[in-house]
Amino acid sequence: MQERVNLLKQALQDNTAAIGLWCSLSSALTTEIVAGAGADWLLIDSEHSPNDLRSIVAQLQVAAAFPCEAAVRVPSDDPVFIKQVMDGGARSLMVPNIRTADQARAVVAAMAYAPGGIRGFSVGHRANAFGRIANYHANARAQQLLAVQIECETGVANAAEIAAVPGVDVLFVGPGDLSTNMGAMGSPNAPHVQAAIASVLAATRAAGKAAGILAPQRADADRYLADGFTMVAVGSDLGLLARGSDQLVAQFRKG
Ligand SMILES: O=C(O)C(=O)C[C@H](O)[C@@H](O)CO
Repeated sequence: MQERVNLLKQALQDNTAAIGLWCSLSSALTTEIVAGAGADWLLIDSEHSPNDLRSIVAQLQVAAAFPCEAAVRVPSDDPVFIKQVMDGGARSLMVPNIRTADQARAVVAAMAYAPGGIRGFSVGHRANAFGRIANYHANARAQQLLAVQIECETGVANAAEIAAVPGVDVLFVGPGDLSTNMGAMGSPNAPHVQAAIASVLAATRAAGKAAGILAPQRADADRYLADGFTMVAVGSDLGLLARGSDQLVAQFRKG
């Protein structure tokens, strides 16, 4: 048995835009609905959503039926949780608020087996189809993708060094945190935040890596894609349900 090709990684290496959807509702049912929408990737969020290891694995299981790469955002750079999520079958990870190249190198090491990494070895787990994927441990790196989030001024200043770290595939801007940390809470379109975002994009592209961002407003997403961001999240299950239910009820409250 062969490991599935990581189509998100392949698209980004080919400089092809990959559209994604954020899954915040922590439900296998809603993630199954999102996975069937035809997006290139989805993100199971365990930084700001009430997910635990079991709910993450349940969502990875339902997403596996679709040609949509299911990435997991871990809550922090903790190597223990990274190991558990990877054993559970996640091979595309997003890690919040990476500030330095050393921190990025530590995350890369957490994802890799020795030599070169520190990921604990287990013979059989969901990631290797319970021992059915031949040579999984030797080849695991090939299908892994690491997106590190740039969410503060230190990360922006170090973007070129972070992008140069082998094993880092994507610098993914967190516009909410970045704008907040730059004194413009909730306003990522503030000129000084946009300048920071543009500098992250330039540093990332110069290193030959992919740049990503969350852009739930259509105009923002279109602009970022035109600028050269290729891993772009264009909405979330939570946002779709909240705005959709608001609009539906509002139709019946008018006049
Ligand atoms: O800083 C950001 O923006 C992000 O990283 C995304 C947020 O965590 C959030 O909007 C996801 O629901």
